[in-house]
Amino acid sequence: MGTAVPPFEVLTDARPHDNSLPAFLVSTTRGFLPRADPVVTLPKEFDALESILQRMPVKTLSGEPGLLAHSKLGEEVDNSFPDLTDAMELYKGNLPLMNALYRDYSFLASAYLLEPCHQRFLKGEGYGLGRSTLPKNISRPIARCAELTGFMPFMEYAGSYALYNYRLEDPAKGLEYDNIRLIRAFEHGLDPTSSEAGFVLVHIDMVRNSGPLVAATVRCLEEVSNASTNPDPVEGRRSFNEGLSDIVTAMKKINSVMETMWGKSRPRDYTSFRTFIFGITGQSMFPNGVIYEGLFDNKPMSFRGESGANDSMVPLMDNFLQLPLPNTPLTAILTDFREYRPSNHKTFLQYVKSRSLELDLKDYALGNKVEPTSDEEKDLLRQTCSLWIQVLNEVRDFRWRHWCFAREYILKQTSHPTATGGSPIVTWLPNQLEAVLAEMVNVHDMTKGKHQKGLGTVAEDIMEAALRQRDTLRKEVDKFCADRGVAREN
Ligand code: HEM
Repeated sequence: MGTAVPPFEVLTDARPHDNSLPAFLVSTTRGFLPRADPVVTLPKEFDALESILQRMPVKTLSGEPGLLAHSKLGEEVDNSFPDLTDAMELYKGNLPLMNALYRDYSFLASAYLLEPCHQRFLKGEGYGLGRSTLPKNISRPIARCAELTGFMPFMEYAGSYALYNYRLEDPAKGLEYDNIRLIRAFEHGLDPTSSEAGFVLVHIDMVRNSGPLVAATVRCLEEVSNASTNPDPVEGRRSFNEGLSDIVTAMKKINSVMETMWGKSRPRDYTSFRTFIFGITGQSMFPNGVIYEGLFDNKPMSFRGESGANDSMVPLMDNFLQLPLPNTPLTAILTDFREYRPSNHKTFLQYVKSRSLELDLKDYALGNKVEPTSDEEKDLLRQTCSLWIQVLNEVRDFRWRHWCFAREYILKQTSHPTATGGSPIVTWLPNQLEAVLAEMVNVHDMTKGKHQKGLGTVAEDIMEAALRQRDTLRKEVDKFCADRGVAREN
């Protein structure tokens, strides 16, 4: 007998003023964004941290060149930056503040480790080696606040670089794109019109729309959960279809915001600010890992770098849809990425995966279990199958645009073979995109024959375009593999 999946509470009130709760808890209002806008101002004990971070970016807020422009950060950290770990104990019950400290120390750690690589990159050389030891005035405090907040002691996407790194220029205007600014940056990101700012802010702008996606997913799980006891199965399916339709609408909105990346962050600029968001795992800059001075028995550590791969929206869809992924080393990387996120996001994603399987949600959706008894039920089931393909299509749309980003911002700009998160740049994104396309074909083949009139023009048009896209993708990947001498499966 399998054990029942433990329930998961998705907040309907994000409780923004409760500092005893972690900064990140999934809600139907804020989705995967932190419960409240990130803490910007640090207590006075951390003035030295605030000062070095303000003076750090290549271009500071005033427009003057900062420590990274002159390659002076390492010197200052080594000679005069204090160890503030003990001051953290004064505030450790305030978890959003601990999250802000985690963000800030992870910016300092990455800048310190990768500063030499940035200098070589500017000279047109390869990245060479990064610093291989994190001194104890950074290693101790980052490890402590990472422990208190549940993150890896290295920069992460949600807890640091992207989702905990914005402030509202005018609090009254709220989370409108033009009203958000970065709190921390490496290169030119304090200027909201820069490519570094645009890159991060578009991620935030997309996740700002994740509340309805979370709400609709939870609704669908609930509808299927009630289906077996529902005295009116027709009404149950109608309601399930409404939930699926809400998922499609939410994903369309998120994808349309993703499209704004082209205008907000220029492909040519990406490789220059991304030097600072590389990780340790799989990177030539850290062949022997990084020693966190005084910690982990002084053994070299390895963590993945910041990456949108640690965003929770697409994994939510993968888990809900029970997307089959091939058993390849590339998929193993995807699984590893799913460790790098707020604990509550991890638990929620696991919950959705287990609950979808436990409820046989896909079988219910595609009508694999019970035959419809009335024409009305048949019609609603046909709608479900079409909507299922439409949801898959939004995941395809996201991953296809993503492949286009990788092609234009990375493959055409640099020969460095590994992305910031440590995945191989040519083959990794196509591994998942191919899996989505295969599932679309599979679902279409499985369902279309069951319905006299097929699945309707929306689904048929989607399938036609998807198959064309699969051909294009294969040709492009084959070409990049041949140009770079990379095997297709790794
Ligand atoms: C210029 C824009 C972007 C570039 C160049 C880019 C680059 C990449 C790369 C290279 C990867 C591979 C993983 C790794 O880092 O090792 C990745 C994965 C990923 N990124 Fe992005 N990214 C961009 C924008 C975005 C945006 C706006 C989002 C929105 C949340 C996002 C979400 C993701 C996701 C979900 C994955 C995993 C894909 C999958 O599961 O198939 N990315 N990104």
